[in-house]
Amino acid sequence: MTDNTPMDPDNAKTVARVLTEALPYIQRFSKKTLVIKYGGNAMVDEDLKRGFARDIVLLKQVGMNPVVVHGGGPQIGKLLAQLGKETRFVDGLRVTDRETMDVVQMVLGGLVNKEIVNLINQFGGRAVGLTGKDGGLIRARRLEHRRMATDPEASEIIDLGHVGEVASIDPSVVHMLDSGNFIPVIAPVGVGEDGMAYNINADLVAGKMASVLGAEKLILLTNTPGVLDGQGQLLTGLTAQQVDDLIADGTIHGGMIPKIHCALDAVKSGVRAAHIIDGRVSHAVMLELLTDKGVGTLIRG
Ligand SMILES: Nc1ncnc2c1ncn2[C@@H]1O[C@H](COP(=O)(O)OP(=O)(O)O)[C@@H](O)[C@H]1O
Ligand SMILES: CC(=O)N[C@@H](CCC(=O)OP(=O)(O)O)C(=O)O
Repeated sequence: MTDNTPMDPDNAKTVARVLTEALPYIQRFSKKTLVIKYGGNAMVDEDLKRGFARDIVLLKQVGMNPVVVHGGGPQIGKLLAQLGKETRFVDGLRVTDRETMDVVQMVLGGLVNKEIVNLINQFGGRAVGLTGKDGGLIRARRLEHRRMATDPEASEIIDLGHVGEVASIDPSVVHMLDSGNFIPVIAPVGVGEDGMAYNINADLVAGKMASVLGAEKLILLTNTPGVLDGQGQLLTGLTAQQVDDLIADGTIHGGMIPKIHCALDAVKSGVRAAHIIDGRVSHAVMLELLTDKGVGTLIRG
């Protein structure tokens, strides 16, 4: 409904400035592919989720090609706990036995994927949910995870069960959806040569997806203001060497390790920029893309 009460002149100036500020960004990113990873930790409340969905619809409406890859780690953890099943992480990756894999598929491919699809559609977008099985989108292989010890000779390969890495991506189904003006929403489940389902960290899927699609940007929404240093201060820009040092001294750990690796791999393979931003900030995607206020940590090629 239109509000006909006159706007305070200062407020009107701010609104006009913000709207015009968006123009060069809309022009720059028009027709460009933007891979946006929506982490489970950033899906904290209903308002935030609605704000996210609305931002995605807006980007599509002004001519960009958003591709959403989502996580759902905490949501998987919640159902596993309800089922009385323990879960364990190694370097940010969930150890996934057969039963856990079933739960991963139910939560990622079902609950979380359809919730995002539904929200986007409620705001007038046309989202279609996919797992890596649909249209042969994500081919996975079993991940051989090497846990590094201080002494490199002592590093060991750890069996994480049904945890996969991306072997290849066939983006045909994503291109088809884009051309029909649909918004792809992708759950990070891949299928192996053996026909088995693999649980892939969503950051890794988002990074590879951005590379294969030749995306302009990769945006990773999480639950911190970005990458923080040892004192908790935001690091606004990072190079590959700095990342190595921060991992070696333990400043970057846990779930931030796959995130930062996928951001680095994406920029090395041609994605113009990767951003790690705070998904708990309302409309974080829109603020990052359409205003002069870059937020979070930028990793550039
Ligand atoms: N240097 C760091 N800066 C910021 N966060 C870090 C850092 N090292 C580890 N983390 C952890 O990484 C988490 C984000 O990864 P993760 O929990 O996997 O989130 P998501 O569900 O968004 O993928 C943060 O909540 C934080 O606990
Ligand atoms: C292998 C592995 O750890 N897979 C993740 C997949 C979901 C995910 O990545 O979710 P977030 O982005 O919310 O962390 C998991 O089981 O939690």
